[in-house]
Amino acid sequence: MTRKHRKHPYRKLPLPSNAPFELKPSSRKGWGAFAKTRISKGATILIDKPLFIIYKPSLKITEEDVLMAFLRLAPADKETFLRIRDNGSASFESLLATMAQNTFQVHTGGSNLAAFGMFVLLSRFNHSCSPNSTIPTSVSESGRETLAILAKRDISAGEEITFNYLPGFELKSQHERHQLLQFTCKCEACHASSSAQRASDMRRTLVRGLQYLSRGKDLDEQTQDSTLPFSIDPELKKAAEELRIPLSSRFLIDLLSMALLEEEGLIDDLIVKKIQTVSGWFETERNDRIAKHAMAQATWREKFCVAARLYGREDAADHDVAMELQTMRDLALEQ
Ligand SMILES: C[S@@+](CC[C@H](N)C(=O)[O-])C[C@H]1O[C@@H](n2cnc3c(N)ncnc32)[C@H](O)[C@@H]1O
Repeated sequence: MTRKHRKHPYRKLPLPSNAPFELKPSSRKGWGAFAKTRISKGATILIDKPLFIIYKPSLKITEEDVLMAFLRLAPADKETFLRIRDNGSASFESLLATMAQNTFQVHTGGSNLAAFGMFVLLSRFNHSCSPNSTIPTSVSESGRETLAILAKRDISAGEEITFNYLPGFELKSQHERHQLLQFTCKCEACHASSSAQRASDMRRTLVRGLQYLSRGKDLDEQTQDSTLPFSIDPELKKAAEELRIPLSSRFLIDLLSMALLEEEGLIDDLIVKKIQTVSGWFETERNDRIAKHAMAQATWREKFCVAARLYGREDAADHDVAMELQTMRDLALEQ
């Protein structure tokens, strides 16, 4: 560690006493947060409160709004704010730029008011397209303005801790992701050789297509017109959009997605729970047995290979499952 790094203002940022991470320079990404010890999957990494909140849509926040919020801070919080650097290097050129780079949307007291909090510690974590931590979410016990991140998988001591800055964009290609991020991502997933990168883009595009079949809509929650990023038979596309894909196909589609997502390091508990639920829907006894046997396998690829025996098989629950999914979709649309 150089003298410059030892004296860096981030060294004085107040970390929680039990923080399982430290702040350090991160190769080609300014500074970042690194695990000090092994962090188990599901463990809380950080619960962070905002220094201040500005109750406005982000595009309407002005330099003066940030100045007023800054002036109202206690002296120690003012010092903390002034320690933040633009990607670990120089001071930000304006208060507004500091706000823009260190803010997260928060939900306040059941109101629909747009509100943005200035989170000094959460904003020290870098982005990854294969993150090992969850995106920051409200912690209800300690107030909805408080955000927390948890380990998505076991994290080794020394490993950089990252989350996804733009939720829901993992299934886009590297080019699309970089355009949305507005910086050239240097995460491990994007740093791979060009052939590995092409394979990764292909897997992510394939999962996006498979998810379209399973959910009947794309990442933006819309049905696609003819400009699909993957080729789908029009009849099949219509069946997907009407949620009429038979249960055995639905199960195989989800398992294949999981096998591909596993390769990309993108499995999370939510999708695991979803497929566990789907596996319990079979009513035809033989199908149910195959689904259970598939789910008992160790890897998602093995689960898919066993479940392949369900290919083309009808199930007694097909009609009811389609009805139930359509009702759930209609209820969600009404809200
Ligand atoms: C909120 S800051 C993250 C912490 C920052 N690295 C620091 O030193 O304070 C966001 C900025 O970090 C950099 N950054 C974050 N993730 C990155 C990544 N995966 N690749 C390259 N730069 C990244 C970008 O410059 C981005 O605008």
